[in-house]
Amino acid sequence: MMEDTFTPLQLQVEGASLRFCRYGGQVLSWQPADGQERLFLSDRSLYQSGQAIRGGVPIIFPQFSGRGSLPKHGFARDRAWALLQWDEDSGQAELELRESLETLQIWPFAFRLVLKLQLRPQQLQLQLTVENCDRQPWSFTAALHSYLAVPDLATVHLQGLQGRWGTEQTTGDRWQEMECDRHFPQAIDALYEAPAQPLTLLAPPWSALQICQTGFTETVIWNPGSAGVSQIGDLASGSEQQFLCVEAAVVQSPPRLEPGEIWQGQQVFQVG
Ligand SMILES: O=P(O)(O)OC[C@H]1O[C@H](O)[C@H](O)[C@@H](O)[C@@H]1O
Repeated sequence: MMEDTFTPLQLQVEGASLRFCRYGGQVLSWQPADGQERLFLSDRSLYQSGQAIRGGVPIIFPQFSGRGSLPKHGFARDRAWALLQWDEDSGQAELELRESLETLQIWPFAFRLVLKLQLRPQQLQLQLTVENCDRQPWSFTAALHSYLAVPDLATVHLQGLQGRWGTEQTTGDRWQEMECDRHFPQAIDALYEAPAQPLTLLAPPWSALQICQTGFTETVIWNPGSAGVSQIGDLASGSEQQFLCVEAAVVQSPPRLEPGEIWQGQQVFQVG
């Protein structure tokens, strides 16, 4: 069979499994060894060129959200990436995206992105490397826009944000997080300074999920709420109860890379 860029490819390690595809360099599914799916993937995703896949882990580059003149969230999430390495049984894969005639038309810089996936029985590591392959410096913003599946958002708590400064992206309001146990009774689109310690997602009856990040300086917490979902064509009504996006992001101080320089950021999920 001809491999299409949407064809899911798999990694398997001691009962854990992961599916990803070359389109968007996107992880679509992650089940640690307990077999519980930990990523949300919308059943309304279109799987069409030029459209982002809704769910899993979209890669946001070179522009986060509408913070610039590019299409929302840049272009990495709706391009075909190349497969550099795929070793199904060692749990490792590497995908690459480079500039193309199309990207140069809207963002005139040569670049190389490498996404490295490492699956372990209880853990998933995602590492993004950004390299400036141009003869001039450039800056970027980026994120690993992880859609974490939850059994019911109403019972979810997120721990580890206490003391961090947050900015509500829709209003620009800033506050210092006082709660050690954050609940999500309504829509949220908040950019937090990255916590020094891991975040813990408690979503009973599933076991706790620890979330760490390095390199990325912010964590974005996003859920559109029921009114927001009704505006998003590729999310079914009610699906806002089934996920919480916890995104490792670099937004407020865009890294500037000189020719040949690289930047790296990582997000790690650990069960139990
Ligand atoms: O609908 P999308 O283009 O995928 O964006 C989904 C969301 O991504 C991020 O979390 C942003 O902070 C939100 O403002 C945005 O709505």
